[in-house]
Amino acid sequence: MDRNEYSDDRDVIANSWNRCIAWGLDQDHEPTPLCPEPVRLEEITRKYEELLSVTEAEVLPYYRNVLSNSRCLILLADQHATVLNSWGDERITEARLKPWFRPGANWQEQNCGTNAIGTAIAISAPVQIQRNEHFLKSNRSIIGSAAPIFDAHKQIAGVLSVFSDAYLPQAHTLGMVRLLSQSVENRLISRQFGTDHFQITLNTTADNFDSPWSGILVCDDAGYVIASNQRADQLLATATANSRLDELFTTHRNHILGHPDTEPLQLTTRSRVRLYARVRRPANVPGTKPQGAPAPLPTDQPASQPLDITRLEYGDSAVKRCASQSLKVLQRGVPVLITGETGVGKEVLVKALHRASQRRDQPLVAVNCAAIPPELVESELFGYEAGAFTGARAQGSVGFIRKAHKGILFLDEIGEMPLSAQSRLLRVLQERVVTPVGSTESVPVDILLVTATNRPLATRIDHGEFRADLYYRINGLCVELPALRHRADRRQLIQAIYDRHRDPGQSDALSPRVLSALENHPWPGNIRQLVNVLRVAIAIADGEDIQIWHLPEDFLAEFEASAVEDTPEPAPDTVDPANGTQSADPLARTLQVYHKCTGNISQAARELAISRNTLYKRLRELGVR
Ligand SMILES: Nc1ncnc2c1ncn2[C@@H]1O[C@H](COP(=O)(O)OP(=O)(O)OP(=O)(O)O)[C@@H](O)[C@H]1O
Repeated sequence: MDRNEYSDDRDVIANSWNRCIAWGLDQDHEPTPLCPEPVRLEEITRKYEELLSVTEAEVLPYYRNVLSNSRCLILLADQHATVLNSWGDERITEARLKPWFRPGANWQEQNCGTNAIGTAIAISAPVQIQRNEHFLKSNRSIIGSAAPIFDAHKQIAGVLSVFSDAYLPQAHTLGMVRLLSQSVENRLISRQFGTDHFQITLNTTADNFDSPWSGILVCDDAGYVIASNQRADQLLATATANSRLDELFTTHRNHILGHPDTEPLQLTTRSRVRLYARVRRPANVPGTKPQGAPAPLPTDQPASQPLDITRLEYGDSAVKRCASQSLKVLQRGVPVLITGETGVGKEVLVKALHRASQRRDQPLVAVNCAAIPPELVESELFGYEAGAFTGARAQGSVGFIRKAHKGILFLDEIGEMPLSAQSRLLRVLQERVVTPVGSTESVPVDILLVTATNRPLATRIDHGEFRADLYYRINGLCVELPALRHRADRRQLIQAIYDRHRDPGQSDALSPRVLSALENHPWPGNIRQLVNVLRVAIAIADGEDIQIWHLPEDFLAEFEASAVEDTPEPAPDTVDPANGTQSADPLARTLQVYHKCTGNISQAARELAISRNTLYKRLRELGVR
């Protein structure tokens, strides 16, 4: 069996049972979990420190966001099936089985028969084992899904598994555990090789590189693949290890390794499959080529990279103009002030500007002025001398402005900066020196400044809360990012964000009805709210394609509020066109109108002059939905 594909082939179970019989296991056998001595456990934990920390970083956010309402236990085991750690809800197991879900327990097939962890290791592939498929009777109350985590050399580094009660859809659980183990695998590879080697991320589209299902090739500077993930082998339909890039793609290796990391590169494999690649240079030698790296391609590129707006906009001319003008003036040292409602993507724009600027290899220091207590703003921004004030750290602090030296300083919510700090900032901008709190000495700084605000600064100036002279200093160029509801490309943006977050099994396009509801929403929280709504809907849909009723209630309510405001009251003498009468019973009338509108919720709600929420409730009562 191809180890990259999980199999629901029941041969997997039959073969495992045959192995158990060959080992002389008895179905009535009740093994002990074989907990190692505490010392040994400590050793194991130390040995697998990286695997443990990477897994925790990948698993815990997922657990909190998606699984916290489901009863399930996530286990990480080493390549010998010994549990290293577990997260989740122990209540899913019977008391007698609890020790099996704790660090130190061993799930090898030889010890406890057919089971998710042991069998996934035995067959080197993801597997799900249902209750009665367990060889030992004592395990037949368990349902487990497990997927091996492979290291960069395709050896098993560990196994992730999810044990759940019967209420979690099991196909979903297996998909989820595959996704998590793939994410851990990718992160391990990046950690191990990312600093010293080229990393090429491959996918079938140019906007999905961060997906765990991207292929990863780690290359040396001569273009040899020294490590890769399983997905890379799948996408390229070959074992990639030790191949040279020229053997894998029709493009010369120097062109691939010399490609700017801000732009996707289209590649064709030797088997004529078209893929997109993102090429990351070794992090250890920022912006320069490592020793022996391929000769740079002849290029007339300026020192700055082309602005990567592939993720900023999908055809909105206002956003495009904002981004390109900001980059031009920033490169010449002119401060940029970005305005726009909350959540429109001001910080995202700043990150793109930094990546595109000549200072991309220097720090981007982002400070949210509203998030720092007013009394600490000065010391946090300008730094302080050792012992400058009670509670200060003994060694002093350089402060955010000096941390941004040679790079870009982004002051978000600048309007919230206290007046005293405003005067100090003005001096930094005029004299290009910083004087730390408690010091008399000034330190020269070289920063490009970008500021942002979601509230008009003019009002604050009128109220004496913001210095007019500072306003003119920071406002070299003022650009406004449009609200989501005014963006011409919102349909494409919604689709792109959905695509980035969707479950692997979900259709890659939203249905026209859902898309239209999202497109017509007023979005007071802009893109931030859109991302949240989509993530909630994806979680609620639980692997199915998103339908209107998967959208969160508050979204529907907000949508309603705006829809009903715009809707004229229906004429009181409205009659049912089907039979010329209007039913007095609200439920019956709901049904009449719903059928008349051939199930179009928006139209029916408008006609009934009720909110879509109320319409859904009535339809549920009627058993229609
Ligand atoms: N073009 C985009 N594509 C995908 N996601 C985006 C885009 N722009 C913004 N986002 C997402 O929207 C959220 C808000 O973005 P961001 O923090 O940049 O907004 P902001 O305008 O700085 O907000 P605030 O004014 O509240 O600080 C983030 O989660 C970000 O990832």
